[in-house]
Amino acid sequence: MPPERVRKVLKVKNICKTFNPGSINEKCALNRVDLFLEPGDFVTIIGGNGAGKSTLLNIIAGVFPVDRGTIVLDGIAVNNSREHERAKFIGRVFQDPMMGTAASMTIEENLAMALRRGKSRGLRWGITRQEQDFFREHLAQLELGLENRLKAKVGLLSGGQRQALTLLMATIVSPKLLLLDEHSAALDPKTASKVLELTQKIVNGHSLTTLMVTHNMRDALKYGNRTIMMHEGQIILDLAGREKQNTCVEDLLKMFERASGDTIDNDRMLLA
Ligand SMILES: Nc1ncnc2c1ncn2[C@@H]1O[C@H](COP(=O)(O)OP(=O)(O)OP(=O)(O)O)[C@@H](O)[C@H]1O
Repeated sequence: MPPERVRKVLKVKNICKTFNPGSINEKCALNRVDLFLEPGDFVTIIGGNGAGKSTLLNIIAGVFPVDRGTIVLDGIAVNNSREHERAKFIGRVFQDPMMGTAASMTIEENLAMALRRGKSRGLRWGITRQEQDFFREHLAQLELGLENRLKAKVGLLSGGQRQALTLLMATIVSPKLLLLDEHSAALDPKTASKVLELTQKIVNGHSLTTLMVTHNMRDALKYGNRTIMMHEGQIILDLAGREKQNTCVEDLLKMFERASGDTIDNDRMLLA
């Protein structure tokens, strides 16, 4: 199939977003950004502080309206749909392990909420035996022993366990698009790498179309089939397939300097 005929899960076209326009704090966070994702694309996003990475995810999720441009999700223009409407189709995991789960609820209640996202049947109907078996099966894949702790309050879990659970909740009903915003950045290195391995297993296992922001260049190259680099609100590099596989961190740094005319002033981005 010629490339232009391949169905796109996400089409972000000519997007502009300026915060606080006309004020002293005016900031152009996204400047004519185009991004097209095919089904199953796992795209890592890298860039220095303030490059526009989170803003890109936020405008896709509907947190802020855009000033210009269009966002089409699975063939449907979503510019005018609100964040909660888009949440029926978009799974999100944030940096903070405290977000995305309800601490005072049990593991099974959190998963039941995720399973019923966008449906009218709430928790008041209780959780069936069948659902519990389904949850145990999915939790076992995390290899954290959580399948034996369905009745444990989520507030008792460690940051890594909580982030793994959030990941499971975001994907238990396959979303059309999964957005991961530095979801392993707040964890210790060993736990972070476990969460990233899990991410890869879940994303590949369900062929989920995914955008993952990371500050770690090595992780950006290791995971996914495509890496984009942002700088001052624009996508300045887009590596895919063999080109990505053959790129190392040093190459990426040189590419960044060539494309941006800038040097990297961000230590976190160099973490590898
Ligand atoms: N809600 C907001 N109101 C005002 N300015 C904002 C808002 N969100 C982001 N910005 C600004 O837009 C620019 C891009 O921010 P963004 O958070 O997208 O960058 P980022 O690439 O995710 O950076 P970081 O890696 O530091 O998280 C920054 O200058 C930021 O201060």
